[in-house]
Amino acid sequence: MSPSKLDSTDSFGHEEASVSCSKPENGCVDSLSIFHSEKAVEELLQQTPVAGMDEHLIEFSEALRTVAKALRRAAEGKASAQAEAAEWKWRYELERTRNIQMEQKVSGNNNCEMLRHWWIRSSLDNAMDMLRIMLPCLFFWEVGKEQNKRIAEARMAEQFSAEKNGDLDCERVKNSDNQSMLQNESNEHSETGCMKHGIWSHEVLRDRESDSNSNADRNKIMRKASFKLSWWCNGENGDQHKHDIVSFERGNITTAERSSKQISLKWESDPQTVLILTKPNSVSVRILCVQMVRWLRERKKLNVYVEPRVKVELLAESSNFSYVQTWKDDSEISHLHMKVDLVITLGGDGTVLWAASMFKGPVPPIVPFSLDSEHFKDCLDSVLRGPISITLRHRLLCRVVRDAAKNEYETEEPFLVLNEVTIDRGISSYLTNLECYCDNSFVTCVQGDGLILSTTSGSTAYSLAAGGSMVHPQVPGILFTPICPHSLSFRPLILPEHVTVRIMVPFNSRSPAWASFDGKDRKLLAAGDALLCSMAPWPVPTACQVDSTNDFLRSIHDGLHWNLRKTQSFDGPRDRDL
Ligand SMILES: NC(=O)c1ccc[n+]([C@@H]2O[C@H](COP(=O)([O-])OP(=O)(O)OC[C@H]3O[C@@H](n4cnc5c(N)ncnc54)[C@H](O)[C@@H]3O)[C@@H](O)[C@H]2O)c1
Ligand SMILES: Nc1ncnc2c1ncn2[C@@H]1O[C@H](COP(=O)(O)OP(=O)(O)OP(=O)(O)O)[C@@H](O)[C@H]1O
Repeated sequence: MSPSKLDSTDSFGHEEASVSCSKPENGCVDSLSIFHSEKAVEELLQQTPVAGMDEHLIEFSEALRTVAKALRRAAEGKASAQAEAAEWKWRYELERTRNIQMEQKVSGNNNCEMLRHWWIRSSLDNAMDMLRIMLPCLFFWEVGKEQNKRIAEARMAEQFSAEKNGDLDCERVKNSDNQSMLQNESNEHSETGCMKHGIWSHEVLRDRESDSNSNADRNKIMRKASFKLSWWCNGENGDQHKHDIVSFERGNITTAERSSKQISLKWESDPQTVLILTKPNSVSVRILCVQMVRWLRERKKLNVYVEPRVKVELLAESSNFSYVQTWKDDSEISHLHMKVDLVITLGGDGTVLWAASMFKGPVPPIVPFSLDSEHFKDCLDSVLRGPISITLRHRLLCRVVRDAAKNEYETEEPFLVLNEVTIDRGISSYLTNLECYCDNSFVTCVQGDGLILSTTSGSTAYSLAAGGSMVHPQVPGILFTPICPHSLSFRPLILPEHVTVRIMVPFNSRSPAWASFDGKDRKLLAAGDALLCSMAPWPVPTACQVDSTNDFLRSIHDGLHWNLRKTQSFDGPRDRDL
């Protein structure tokens, strides 16, 4: 029988049996053969072998479903066991950290030391046992043996409670150990464990926890949800970038340090080379410079560097100054930080800014001298002897990114500013239109004369004049201060130190903007251009007269006459008269 094909119905259900059949060798259509073909197909469909095959297939697919179900259950068991193992591992690490901390705190006491070592070792053993128990658990869960799982859980619970008892025992040992310490502090702590001023002390919190032997208290400790604090900088999430000021102890968050403390500089070897930078065109500065160079060389036997302009001035004064060193070009300036131990500035704030701008990377300690410095010898003596208090003044790293060269990030030299970067309207009479982003979050659109991104050191300069707050120079942060904003609600902001601020001139801006860096080096920002600003890794260490706080307060009182007001007279109405 020759093969034939039966066409199906159309979309309206009308039968349209277009029949194509094989042609017999003589070329005529054989209607009888069509009939036979249909019959053959029908017969084929009714044949028992096909029905039999279907049954096999159903059986096979059911078997497959059972296998898949078993596999899924095993995978779920495994995942849950793994999660629990991770939880145990984490608890174990937490215990270990606590043990190490405890060990450090009571290292003076030998008896307790031995007990503690024993306890630490047994805790570690317990933890290892727990892990050992976890492995069979994994296996049991995988094969779905419910009974074995329950046994394993019971063993773990037993182990945990044993470990917990060990913990409390040790806490009790530690508690007795700490008794004398607490007694010493008894003047400060009241019966309820409060400090004199009602603030809980760290020790009291810990001792109260360990003191609580009642079941209720113990349960309270057990029930407290545990958590972990970790964070990182600029996309790094490795442990090495974790901040170290927040500690986690039994669910309590405590901070040890919040910003840099007063920093002290102690020379480990004697300073050899000094760079003196001076304000130009000042007679008093020139006189002071001559005296200082002579004293540093003749009395202190130091190498002295000055700017080429100053060397010319010194040589004009006397040919004896030929020992003074200088540089010929910018490439030599870039190596100065490797030669110079100390920078002395003779001038005002502008001269310190000038000094900082010479160092595009690390900056040696700067000793700023004002012009009225009669006692420079005493002062320099104590600086050269050390130790000295210094303020680490943070700088901002600013990059201009051109729209035309979006993908060439490094095309323009970055700027380091000690005070601020200002983006303003320049000579244009139109409002600036600046789109501001902080780490890719939209901040606002500045419409006004411009915007100042300032360091905290620069907070007393241009930013202050524009309405920004005065901030202690050791507070890390970026001040975001608008200049004459055309909006009554635009208040200045202070952003955290770790952010990157992006200021963009939008394409619909009527005019370009201008960026200036510490009041110098103006750069045009055309539509589409942006300025990126973040905290620089190289601060400017400046020597303090007393310490950073005293110097800051003195500078705002003396330099800016902050809150200067005639003292109210004593006579007049009093509270008791009311
Ligand atoms: N309207 C303003 O207040 C205004 C305008 C432009 C520039 N400035 C500031 O001037 C700085 C450049 O200083 P310069 O000496 O090269 O220029 P400059 O010679 O024009 O002096 C500017 C003044 O700002 C003072 N100053 C600079 N930095 C300071 C600081 N951190 N704290 C307190 N006062 C400070 C200086 O002592 C000087 O009196 C810029 O970084 C900017 O902060 C301020
Ligand atoms: N070594 C230098 N070379 C070139 N320019 C300098 C140098 N030192 C300072 N300047 C510039 O001289 C200007 C004035 O400097 P500075 O602020 O120290 O003096 P001042 O205005 O008398 O001080 P202040 O206003 O703080 O009392 C600033 O613009 C600064 O950039």
